[in-house]
Amino acid sequence: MALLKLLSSIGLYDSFLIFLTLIIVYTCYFYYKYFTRENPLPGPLPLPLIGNIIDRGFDEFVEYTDRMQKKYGDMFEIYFGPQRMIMLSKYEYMQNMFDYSLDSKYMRRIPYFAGLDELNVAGKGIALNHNVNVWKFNRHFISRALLTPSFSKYSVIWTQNLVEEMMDFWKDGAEDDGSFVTNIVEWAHRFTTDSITHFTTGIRVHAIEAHYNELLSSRNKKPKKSTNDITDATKFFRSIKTFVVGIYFFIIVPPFIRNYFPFLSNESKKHFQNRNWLFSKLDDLIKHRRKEIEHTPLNQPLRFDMLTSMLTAYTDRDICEVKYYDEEYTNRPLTDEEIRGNLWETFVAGIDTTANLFTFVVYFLANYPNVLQKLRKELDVFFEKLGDRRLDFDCLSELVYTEAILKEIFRIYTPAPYTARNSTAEDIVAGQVWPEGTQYIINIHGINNNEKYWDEPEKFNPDRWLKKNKKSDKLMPRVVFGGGRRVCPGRKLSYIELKCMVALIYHKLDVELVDKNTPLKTKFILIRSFPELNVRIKPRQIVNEFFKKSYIH
Ligand code: HEM
Repeated sequence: MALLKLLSSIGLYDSFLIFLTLIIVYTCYFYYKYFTRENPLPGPLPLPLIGNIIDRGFDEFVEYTDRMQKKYGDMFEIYFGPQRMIMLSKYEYMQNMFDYSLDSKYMRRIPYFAGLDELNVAGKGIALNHNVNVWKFNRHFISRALLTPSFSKYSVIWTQNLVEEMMDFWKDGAEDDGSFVTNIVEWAHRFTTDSITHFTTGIRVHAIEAHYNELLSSRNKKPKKSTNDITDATKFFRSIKTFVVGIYFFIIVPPFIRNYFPFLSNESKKHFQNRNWLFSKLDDLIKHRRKEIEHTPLNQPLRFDMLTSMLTAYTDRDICEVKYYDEEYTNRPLTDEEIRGNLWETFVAGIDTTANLFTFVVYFLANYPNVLQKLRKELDVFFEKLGDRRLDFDCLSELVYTEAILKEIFRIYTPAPYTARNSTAEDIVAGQVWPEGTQYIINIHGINNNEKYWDEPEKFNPDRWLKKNKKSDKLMPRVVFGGGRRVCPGRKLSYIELKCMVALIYHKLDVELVDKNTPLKTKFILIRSFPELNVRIKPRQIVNEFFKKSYIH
């Protein structure tokens, strides 16, 4: 009553009544649609407008869907705002969604979201592109840049240099006892930022070096001198992170709430400003490279990176010898806006995923000394055989146990626990007919931890990957990077980066958790990550009969 009196005294009584009526009408409409929906599935009851996003534990999304899977089974539904999502945790239910045919009914990942349009990312790039034709066009340019054998070979050489550079910074920042205490999450993300920006644009951001400078200065130490330009490195690095949060925010928060709730409308503004800054940086980069190409004499070869490949496509300077499977989509050069979309796309998809997986490796190796010991055994033999030679693509395949560890962490704790498909035609899934436009979430984490496919799925056991001919062997690699036409184009690069990082770092260094009781607690914003993981890095103490010496100093 007091509220009504107050509203009346300030002349808002009528508006309040209209607002209330609208909410009631919408609520009735929402629940009418909900209780008469086709193929009702078990799942938590959604609220109008916001769906299940304020359910207890929703923000710990992986734990939430784990609980829901236990409660409701391998197929249930949840609501993101008003959008119904069918969650599939059984491989057989989603097998045909990973179909390689171009006529597949599952070429679209998500539908059109007005929020993504507002952010000017709808219909751009590939991962969140709802427009299948535009996706086909863009995907070609990204795949041919990331999946060629020459790119894989080059990426091993370059990644090794980058790991060594990062280890040098750690060495330089070490205390008198030789140890360096730091948050490994930050370094891993800086590492993949430098790596992906280099592979996609040919230009380094120097995010690692900027972090080294900031960290040493904060510890009253003098960083070593360098000629690299690191002015905007940290801002650029943070801008990509904020951009990812912005995408998530604009997808899950409905426009009405986003625009009219004061705190949230400020959040929207922050994301618009960040997007403008990031896009202008990318536009400068594209223009600069375009000029460089124009000024490069015709008889001089152009360097191969994704940006150069996209800028020259269907021009006289086309550096790509691979022809597209469907010319209909590629008979013209890309516009700068399309190129920009493909660039931010690759940053967003390629930085956090690999970086987070590496931090999970650090966590698991610190908690499983027997696995670490076995890894070291493999690395010692491997590097002794390698001698003075550098790592190359072929020799990485000898790291069988290293790969088993990576696969097991991908299985038990993947950074990309879900992917999605939005059907473009009616289809039968799990024995029921579903209309066009049904939104599915493929619960990669759920499938990889489902006891139907795995013995003791909760057990961290890299050895399971050394046994041959198991049904699950084929299953995991397919689901962890998705499948079909929309499979992850960065999967090869990711394995290369991870193998190089694990091999080089764990051969030379001990990496311990500062707090040995750190819980395995992660956050989920599109992907899964540790907010922070503090470690003590020091030269490896060889407890081997023959080499009782410290390795690196
Ligand atoms: C730990 C490493 C990574 C994991 C676990 C991962 C996982 C995934 C998954 C599950 C998908 C969805 C696939 C599907 O729906 O079928 C995906 C898509 C994608 N990934 Fe990755 N990824 C990783 C690394 C990378 C890297 C390093 C890059 C770039 C260099 C990258 C670029 C992309 C892109 C552009 C897409 C969208 C593909 C499309 O829609 O056509 N990813 N990734």
